[in-house]
Order: sequence, then structure tokens, then C-alpha cells
Amino acid sequence: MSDQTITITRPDDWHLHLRDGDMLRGILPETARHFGRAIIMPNLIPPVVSADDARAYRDRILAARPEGSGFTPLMTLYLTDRTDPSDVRAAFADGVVNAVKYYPAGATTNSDSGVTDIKNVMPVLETMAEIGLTLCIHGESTDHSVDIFDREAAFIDTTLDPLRRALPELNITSEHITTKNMVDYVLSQDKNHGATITTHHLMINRNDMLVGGIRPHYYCLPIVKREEHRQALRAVATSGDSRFFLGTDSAPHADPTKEAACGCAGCFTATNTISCLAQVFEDEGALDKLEGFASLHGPAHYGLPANSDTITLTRQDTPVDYPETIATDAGSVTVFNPLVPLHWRVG
Ligand SMILES: NC(=O)N[C@@H](CC(=O)O)C(=O)O
Ligand SMILES: [Zn+2]
Ligand SMILES: [Zn+2]
Repeated sequence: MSDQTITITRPDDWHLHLRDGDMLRGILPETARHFGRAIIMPNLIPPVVSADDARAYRDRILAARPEGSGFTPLMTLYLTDRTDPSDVRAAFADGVVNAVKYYPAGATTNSDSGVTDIKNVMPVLETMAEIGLTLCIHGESTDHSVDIFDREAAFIDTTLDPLRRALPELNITSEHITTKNMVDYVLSQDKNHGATITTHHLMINRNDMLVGGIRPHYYCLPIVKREEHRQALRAVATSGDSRFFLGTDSAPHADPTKEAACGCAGCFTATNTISCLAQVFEDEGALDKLEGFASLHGPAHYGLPANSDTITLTRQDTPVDYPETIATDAGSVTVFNPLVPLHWRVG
């Protein structure tokens, strides 16, 4: 019997950390191998705040692409309390940026320059609504009295819903959603609101991170939640609903900075994401929905055409091999372990 294959429009990654310098050069091939485009997060040190920063960073990414790669980075600006609406307008008119990124100050890795109060950025957000520029949101409360597992749900009430009501014309991407609460909120919104879901939040729950020993490579933000939340994410990701699409949040950190007394947040999934997703969609009996989630819903949300080429996935009985770590000149980076055998390879 011949191997089962499926061919889908080439996927894009609508939330990706590529870093810079040696790390960028080391890990970019992992994404460029399978993905056509990616929304590139601006949380460098210092952050990507201006059109000039974004242009220069885009040039460094393009220069780091493997020979012959057609991978296209879609750039974002890091929103701060001091962002000038006219700069954002000019950057969008120049075609340099596809989105603006809102980090609540202190919410996650390299977010110290983030927004301290949404009121401070309303003029920028009003300009974005007017010109049709998308706001990507790391949606977690930064209130220290809120439990880390409740921070996404709290953000809906304190910030996201008031913002949606104040500016319904602003196109928003709620990123790396992790809870049933957020799934339900997205489902309640019928326009200008999409959500990305990561590979790892579809595959692991908080027991996988904490039972039998603490596993730092599963520590990311927003933190992985209870099984019922993972089930809600799997159900909606495989449902075919076009409001939900892939944003891997693949976030490399050199291994010693994760395997530490105070380890960094981020899972590195670029290498095996497509195999992982095919496994999830097969296990949910929804392989026919994979193309929508990975390749079609994202471009539609951003007002872009889907990629014009395809990738083919082949199912094999023996589990596929992938490297445990990626060696870079900035140190080795551990690849996400999905805890189940993967049977789909690209090619
Ligand atoms: N997801 C993470 O755990 N980490 C991201 C930041 C982010 O997306 O919040 C990073 O930059 O390392
Ligand atoms: Zn984030
Ligand atoms: Zn991220």
C-alpha cells in the first residue's frame, strides 16, 4: 500500500520569535523550511519601535535566510506608552509593518518597555482602526494579585472587552490563547477579532510541565493550563472556524537560560510544528481542517492572499525523526517534545 499523503497550501506562522544575530542565523532555517511567511515579534533588546528599526531588522532576517529560501518576514512594531500615531501611520503606508504588538508592561520575556495603561495608547489605536492596521495582543493581566493561571481570563474583563467595545473597528489578534474562557470570548466576537493558537498548547497541559519533576522546556507564557483548556483549544482549532489560526510562538532561548533556577519562558517548536499539527488534526479526525488552520484563516484575517505554492505531508508507520536540539552559535536550543510519536513528515 502506498503511503497516505495530503497536500495543503504552504502554511504561515502568525506569531514567531526569531531573535537576532547568532540565534537568528541558527534558528531561521527551522521556520524557513516549511513556512511561507511569519509575523515577527518585535521583543528584541532594545525593542523594534520605529519603522527604521523594523526595516533594519527585516533586512537582517532576509540576509540570514538559507540560500534559495523564499521565506517572507512580516514585521511588527512594539507599542510603547510613547509611540507616536503619525510614525505608525507612516510605517504602514510604507508597507514596512503588518501589525503593531501590544505587550502589557512586564507580562512576558522582554516586555519592560510595554504599555503601562491602555489609556496611554488610545490615540495610536484609533489611528490603527482608521487605517486598517492590526493590533496583536499578549493578553495577560499583569496585576500581581492575580494568579498566573488566571491572568488570561482576567485580561478579557479588565482590558480586552473594554477595548473591543471602545474601538470595534480595530482589527485585533488575541495571541497564543490558552483558555476555554478566551475561546468563548473569541467565539462571541463576529468581526475584527481573530486568535492564534500555538502548537504546544494543543499538545501539553500543566501536568506535563509539573508532574514528576519540573520540565523547563514546557515553561512558556501564557503558562500551559488544565486539560479542560487544552481540550477547548483542540476542539476549536480543528473545527474549521476561520477566527482561529496558527501562531506557533516558537520562542528560542539557549538551553542554559531555560535549565536554570529562574528559567526563561518560551517553547521552541519551529522544527517539528507541522508534524505535530498533522498529528493533532489526525487524532481529532479533522485532517481536512488542517489547511484552514495553518494556511488560510491567518492570511484572511490580515487581508493578505494565501500562499500560492503547497507542501505535501506523508504519513509513515515508523515515527518521524527530528533533532532533539538545534545547535546555534548562541548555544543549543531544545526542540519541543510533543510526548507522542509523530507520523507525518513534510515531503
Ligand atoms: N511565549 C513565551 O513564553 N515567550 C516569548 C514571549 C511571548 O510571546 O510572550 C519570548 O519572547 O520568549
Ligand atoms: Zn506573548
Ligand atoms: Zn510570543
